[in-house]
Amino acid sequence: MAAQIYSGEKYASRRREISANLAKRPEFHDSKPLPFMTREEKILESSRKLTLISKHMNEIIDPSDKRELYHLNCEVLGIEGNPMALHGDMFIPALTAQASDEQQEKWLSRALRREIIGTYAQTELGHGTNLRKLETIATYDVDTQEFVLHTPQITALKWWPGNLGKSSNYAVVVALMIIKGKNYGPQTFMVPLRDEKTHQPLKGITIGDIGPKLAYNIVDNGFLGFDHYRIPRTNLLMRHTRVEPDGTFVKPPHAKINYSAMVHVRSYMITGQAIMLAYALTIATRYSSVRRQGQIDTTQPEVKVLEYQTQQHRLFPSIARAYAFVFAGAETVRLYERVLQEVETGNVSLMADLHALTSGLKSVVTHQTAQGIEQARMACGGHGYSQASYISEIFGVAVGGCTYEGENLVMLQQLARYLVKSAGLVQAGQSSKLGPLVAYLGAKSDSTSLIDRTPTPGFAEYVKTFQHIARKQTLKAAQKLFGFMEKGDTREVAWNKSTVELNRASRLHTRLYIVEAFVRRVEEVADPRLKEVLTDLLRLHVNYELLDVAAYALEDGFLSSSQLDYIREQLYFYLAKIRPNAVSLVDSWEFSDRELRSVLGRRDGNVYENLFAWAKASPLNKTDVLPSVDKYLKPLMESARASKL
Ligand SMILES: CCCCCCCCCCCCCCC/C=C/C(=O)SCCNC(=O)CCNC(=O)[C@H](O)C(C)(C)COP(=O)(O)OP(=O)(O)OC[C@H]1O[C@@H](n2cnc3c(N)ncnc32)[C@H](O)[C@@H]1OP(=O)(O)O
Ligand SMILES: Cc1cc2nc3c(=O)[nH]c(=O)nc-3n(C[C@H](O)[C@H](O)[C@H](O)COP(=O)(O)OP(=O)(O)OC[C@H]3O[C@@H](n4cnc5c(N)ncnc54)[C@H](O)[C@@H]3O)c2cc1C
Repeated sequence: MAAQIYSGEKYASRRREISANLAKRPEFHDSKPLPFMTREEKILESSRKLTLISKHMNEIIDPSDKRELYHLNCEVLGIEGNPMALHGDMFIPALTAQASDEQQEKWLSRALRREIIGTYAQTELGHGTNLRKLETIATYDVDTQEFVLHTPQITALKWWPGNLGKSSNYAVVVALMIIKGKNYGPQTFMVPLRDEKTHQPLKGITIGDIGPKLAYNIVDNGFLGFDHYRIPRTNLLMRHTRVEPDGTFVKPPHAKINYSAMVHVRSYMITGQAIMLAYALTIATRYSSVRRQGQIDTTQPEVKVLEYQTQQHRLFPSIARAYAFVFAGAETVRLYERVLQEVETGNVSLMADLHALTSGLKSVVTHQTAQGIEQARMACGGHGYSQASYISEIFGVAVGGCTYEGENLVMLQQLARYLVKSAGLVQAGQSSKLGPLVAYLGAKSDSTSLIDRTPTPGFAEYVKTFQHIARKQTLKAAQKLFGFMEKGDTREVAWNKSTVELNRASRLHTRLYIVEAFVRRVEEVADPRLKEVLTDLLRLHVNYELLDVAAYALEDGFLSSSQLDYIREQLYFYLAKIRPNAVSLVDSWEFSDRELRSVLGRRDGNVYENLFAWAKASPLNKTDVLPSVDKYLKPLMESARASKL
């Protein structure tokens, strides 16, 4: 099953080898539990391990393999980030996609060797979503052939970029490019921030950390201001865009080609989110198979809480989602790598499809992942609330994904733009022009669903029902938009009046895509035993997801209430059928205890012994009487007692 999750036996067994290798190297392990460390201690500890990784990487992984590097980072550094997180996640991808060969020779090779540390500085105090209104400016000075970076007011300060505050000495900075008074929109520049020897900020640079956050606190998200800071013309990233010495601007083959680092993260983060969801579910499912509380049959002993239907309903649909997301994530990574190659040859035709797909997936997957992790926390009762479970940290890190790389409700609208265009083609009788991702919009719907009406063993009837719902909502929302426009609203005003409905269409389209990705993967499985278990999980998934959106199919009679009853019964049937495999389904992700960092979710299942040992190790228990008691509480009690006398 691990080979299914990790897209092949080769990587699944490499993961095992890497974990086994690390198990024998205590210097790579956390020196104490992360929840007991201050932020400063965590950063120090992470830097120590990062240095070890850099030194010994070649002995443990093939450094050219992104997945092996990712696994090494998960095991050793963990999810709370590290001082070079953005270096790998965005700085290198930005240089790879946007720097010219000559620039790559100069900077990418140094970045890959870790001679320099970089980040991606785009968001500002006043603007994150609306990139066209960023306020940092890069004005071209023809005489000196330099760009002058400047922060004209406080809202123009770069704010949020990861590892900008303290760790990075370079950044790919996004700024509005002004040449001879003309604004050429957001462009990307390679900018030195700190002296390479002393690490002191360079003259004209104001820089620092933005302070503690909900989670992800090993990362020094930072602020950055420029005071008429000069960089050479050749620091504009020039793979696709160019500015000649005389200030002539050479347009790229696609207007949004500079957004590639964001598309990179959106493509990869689907897998990252699936893994964090699977972390939380591994912890909660294992714990639920140890925790005994209450009886189902009063003549029998107390049961494991995993026997309760409510507990299964709380956890198993999310287990199915984690599988669905990892399968969909593998597809987005493949598409991203393909688009990257095609763009190299000048073919930008798939950029819009990739942008639409990843915008929708990013939004739906992060939202459902956060929901699933929070349910996993509650499924652990009181112990879920303890940082010993580590689920609160996993939640805090994962939920950041709802905001970064484009706020979810904004990114759903990006997909909606694509859907509306497609609906326009359908309306104009040009369905043959629809791309493969939206071809279903042009198909004719049956009048009713055949779920429970025809003995089809596969998933075709479910897929058709999801297609019907997504098609209906897309065409309806587009019609609403067109209707407002026909009545005289500008497109922008009409758009704003229709966005709740448009975003609903985007979600339904994306949920259909996720179901289809799951079906595609299960159909490929050859081993009959694995196929059976995955088919059960997929059955659970389609029934749960369909119930969740059933209102759309009930309102036009596509599904009847008796069909809904059938779907519910199927759901309950598959909850019970999956129960014996539940622990194996989470164990199949093969997370080591080091990687999970959860006292509650350890493989040995010795929950109570482990919790007690953890509590005893708490720094507060080093002494029996705390200084705060000596200083305040004892005098308080003493004076209360004295006043009573
Ligand atoms: C290896 C194995 C496992 C790996 C696991 C990996 C784990 C993952 C790592 C996790 C990393 C965690 C670190 C995260 C750090 C976070 C970083 C950041 O947050 S960086 C900052 C991100 N910021 C944003 O995302 C800002 C969001 N805003 C935008 O993207 C844009 O402003 C906008 C797209 C919302 C709007 O842009 P605008 O220029 O105004 O365009 P329009 O809306 O007018 O659209 C015009 C037109 O362009 C199309 N478009 C837009 N973007 C793109 C694109 N990227 N590609 C292609 N086309 C694009 C848009 O659809 C419109 O098309 P049209 O045909 O006109 O409809
Ligand atoms: C953990 C974390 C890491 C980050 N790392 C980086 C980094 O490395 N580099 C970097 O540059 N940035 C980074 N960011 C910033 C991040 O990319 C932005 O915060 C994000 O893109 C959202 O933008 P915003 O903050 O401007 O939100 P806003 O746009 O101000 O959103 C506020 C609200 O307004 C709504 N809204 C905004 N515009 C519209 C619209 N057009 N239509 C409808 N509703 C709208 C949103 O839906 C939301 O509800 C990070 C953020 C976080 C949380």
